[in-house]
Amino acid sequence: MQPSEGYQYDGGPPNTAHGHQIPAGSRLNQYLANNNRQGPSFGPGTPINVNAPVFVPKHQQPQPTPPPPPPPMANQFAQLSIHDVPVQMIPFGQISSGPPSFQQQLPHMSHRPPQHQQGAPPLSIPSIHHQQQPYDRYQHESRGGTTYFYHEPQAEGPPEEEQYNPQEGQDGYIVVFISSELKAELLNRQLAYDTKPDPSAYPDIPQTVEHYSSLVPLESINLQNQSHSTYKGFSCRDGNYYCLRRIHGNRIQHPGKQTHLVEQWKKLSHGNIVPLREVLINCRAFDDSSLVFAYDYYPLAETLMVKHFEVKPATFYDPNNAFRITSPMANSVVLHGAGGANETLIWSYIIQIAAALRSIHSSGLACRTLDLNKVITYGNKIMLSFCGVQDVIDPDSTPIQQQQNEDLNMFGNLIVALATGRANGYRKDLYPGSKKFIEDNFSMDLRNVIGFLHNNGTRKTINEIMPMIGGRFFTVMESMQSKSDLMEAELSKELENGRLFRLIAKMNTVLERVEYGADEKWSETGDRFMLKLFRDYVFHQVTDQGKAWLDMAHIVQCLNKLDCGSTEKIEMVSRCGDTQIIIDYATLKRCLEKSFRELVGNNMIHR
Ligand SMILES: Nc1ncnc2c1ncn2[C@@H]1O[C@H](COP(=O)(O)OP(=O)(O)OP(=O)(O)O)[C@@H](O)[C@H]1O
Repeated sequence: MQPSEGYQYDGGPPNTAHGHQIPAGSRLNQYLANNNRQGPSFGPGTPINVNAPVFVPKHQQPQPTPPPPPPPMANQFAQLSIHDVPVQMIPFGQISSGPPSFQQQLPHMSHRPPQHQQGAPPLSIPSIHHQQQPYDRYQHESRGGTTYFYHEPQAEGPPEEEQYNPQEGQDGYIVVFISSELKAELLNRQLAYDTKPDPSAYPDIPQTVEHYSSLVPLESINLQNQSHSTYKGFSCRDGNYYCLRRIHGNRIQHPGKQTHLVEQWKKLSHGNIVPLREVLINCRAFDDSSLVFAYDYYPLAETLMVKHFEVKPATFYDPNNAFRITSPMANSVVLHGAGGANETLIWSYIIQIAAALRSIHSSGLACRTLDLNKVITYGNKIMLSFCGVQDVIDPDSTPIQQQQNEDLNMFGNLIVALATGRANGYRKDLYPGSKKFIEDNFSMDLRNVIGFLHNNGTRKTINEIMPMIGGRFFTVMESMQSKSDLMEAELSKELENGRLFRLIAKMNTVLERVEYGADEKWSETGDRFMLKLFRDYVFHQVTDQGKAWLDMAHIVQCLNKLDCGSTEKIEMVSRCGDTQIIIDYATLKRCLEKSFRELVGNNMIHR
């Protein structure tokens, strides 16, 4: 028995059928003998709590009575957790048939650290089962310094109905992966980012516009009859996508005079305003002299017009190849009548648009175009789009206060349109009918807001609608806060995935490298040997019937413990079954770090 850095060979109970000895000349023995570093050790007198199903070589096991046939593998994988470990596990090397393929990916965890575990730091992926019962099925016994846990035979197996159903999110399970709705939304956005243009479908669209390339129209376009068009474009300067708003054939005669507000717009930063990044003047790429405004690109954003008034739900539509992506969240709005929005949603819009206007007005600017086509929805927030265009194409010398008043007027029109479900409900001839409809169907506060915004007789500022919004502000704020918390929670789940992925990547980088095949020091001794056994312990456990024992929870929990360097000990068995090693995760972590450092030290890293 040789002490070493945190792990030690334990020959098991001497003179019993389960005992093992390291062969005197074996490489492991050599390694352990050479490894005289100080560290925690435990000998025959020291009871060790081993949190693991104990491996016992098959040939040394008492022959069990033939078990009933196992349930199908998918069910086993879904249902098994560490609690359900069969009586004895067989070392990898002793099974004749290969393990079945590991096809199932579980979005649920079902593993819980046993109660006897001591000193282990809290795990970042929490435990699932709240029932104590499965643990109580274990018996434990200490022999020769090793605590063996075994399973008390159950009268009956788990009921058939206990099958895994990823959609149900049953009580007692934690969904570890990102929610399906959010995932669909993000994947669709990613698809929208990745859409590539078909040059043959759009021969009039240039391949590049200065440093922007891969232009994809964001709407159905007919370049001959349009005064403006909108594209997604990729900037090779920073690798980001932008929303390019082109004003056709608009030659800037007096750049200084016409573009003097651009810098102010570029500086404006507000969550409800799409940021303007750049303006290209007299751009020749489209065979004319165009004005091109580059804004941040929000994949699958859609205008209020599309969201509430148009039948088509798509936010990206290419009529030539019929490529269409629909945001799954786009249809979740409760429509009022034929179109428009309900009062709750309208208040949410009022608060967000008011916030945007407040920022614009306090910067000494005016929006100047505020209608259903210039407000986009993205997730659950809305943003004013294409700000600044009007100031360049049509500089206005009227006092800014007057321009800002006009913004408020347009804001009122927008609310009327949304409330009545008629995009032009604010028009003079339709207004009396719209007013009556709003009086009959909406609150006094909403009517007051519209009345205030449409009142041209007084000097007014956007701040004055705050008292009319009142407590609704808090409701919207709370809903945004919850959304932000939800996103953070989803993000942290993904962080977990990334962290565990890096760990697995490191392990696989280090283990069984072909180019070091001849170097026994690398592959079969010391740290790498420990890691190899650990890899089998984590991924290649088998049941005593020689079937692969698949439990995602076991895998994730082992990796978590490795990552945080838990002091908990596990028992690992070599594939041929003649070597048992008791080791703690902290030591395994050191083995991994050291091996990886050595590898990196000897090699160039390619990113
Ligand atoms: N920042 C942005 N990121 C992504 N998409 C955007 C952004 N701003 C606007 N869009 C999208 O670009 C399209 C613009 O459409 P379009 O050029 O027809 O302009 P419009 O203002 O909606 O219509 P109109 O021609 O009546 O002015 C809309 O689908 C809108 O959702």
